[in-house]
Amino acid sequence: MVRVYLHDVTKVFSKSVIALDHVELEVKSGEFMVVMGPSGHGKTTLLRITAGLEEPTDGDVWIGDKLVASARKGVFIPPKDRNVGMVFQNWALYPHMKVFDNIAFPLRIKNMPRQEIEKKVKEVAEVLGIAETLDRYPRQLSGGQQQRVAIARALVKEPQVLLMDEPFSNLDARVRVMARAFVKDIQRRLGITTILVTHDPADALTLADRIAVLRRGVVQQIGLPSEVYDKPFNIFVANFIGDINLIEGFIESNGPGVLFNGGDVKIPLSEKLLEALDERSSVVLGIRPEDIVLSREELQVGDGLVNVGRGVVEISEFAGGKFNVMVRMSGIELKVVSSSSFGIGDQVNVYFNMNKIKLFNKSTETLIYG
Ligand SMILES: Nc1ncnc2c1ncn2[C@@H]1O[C@H](COP(=O)(O)OP(=O)(O)OP(=O)(O)O)[C@@H](O)[C@H]1O
Repeated sequence: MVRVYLHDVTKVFSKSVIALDHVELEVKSGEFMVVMGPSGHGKTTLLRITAGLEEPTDGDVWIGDKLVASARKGVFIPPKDRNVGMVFQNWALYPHMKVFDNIAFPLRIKNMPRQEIEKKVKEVAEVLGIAETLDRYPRQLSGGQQQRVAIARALVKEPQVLLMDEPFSNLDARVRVMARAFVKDIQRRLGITTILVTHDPADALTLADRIAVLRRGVVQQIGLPSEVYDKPFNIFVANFIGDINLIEGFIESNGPGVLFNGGDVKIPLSEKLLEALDERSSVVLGIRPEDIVLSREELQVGDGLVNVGRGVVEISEFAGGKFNVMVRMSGIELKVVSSSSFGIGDQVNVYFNMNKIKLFNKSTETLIYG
């Protein structure tokens, strides 16, 4: 297997559209990299540049030890010579061709002998569990099966790199979960270097060895899923990778803590943390819904739990095994994921898990603690 390396890659479509801005991304050999970001922030462009469907305006693209694109050096290796398989967002199956012919298509282009094509198509169909569908047309398959055909077509020429553009977006929620598990399993078994792009944090958190987050063509952070979730580089990443409550406040060192809402709510901070912060500096505190505990009674605190005040339950929805609760505390609305249910109007104690809070600098929005 090979590594993929995008070095200082920029793609300018027009003066106002810089799709990729000095992107530095190394995908290690055999690694599953998930690139995530909102719609229109450069994900597809990154894949197309890697595949050779688009030329970078600047920077270099390496696949293994081969330089496949470099604007400055005038290098551009076309897609067919890059040994890359691509699964498109809409799967792009040929409706008038049977599954066998859809999968065989890339091999026919290569003029591979008929018998060899048959052997390879059957092999890959077996691996992907669609051997019994080879004689059908795409419209006669379920969404999950169609997706497997698209993956089979990308894998049949035994590429060194697999690129997937939002491969689950056409699947309903239940099939999606299975399709994710399937893709992860295939990627592990084949050990193929993979880049998958998505706007769905669940794809990223469940599939990725590492995640890269793009914002307006700029890489914000590259890290393990747990790093990106627990130590997001900035507010954008924190918000994009999962639900988070963000509360503006300022630091108070006299009886140290973070004051919110003009001082109505005070969250005590350790001395050690305060040393790193400027007195009265403005911060944004981030806490994920699962890191807040609500209780009608007083709890024995410990394990980093701190009582930050009392609140009133405004919404409590059953969400299968847990409850999504909205609580109002001195004018601050907090989203909470709770294991117990509450009634609307219930008065509750609100506890924050201080081991999980994040503090961001209000003006730069970057993480200062967490
Ligand atoms: N061929 C093109 N010509 C001009 N602008 C383009 C072209 N392709 C993409 N863009 C623009 O480049 C930016 C990045 O687009 P890109 O398709 O890479 O985003 P994306 O993150 O994949 O979005 P989505 O999730 O909606 O597919 C967008 O502003 C888009 O409109």
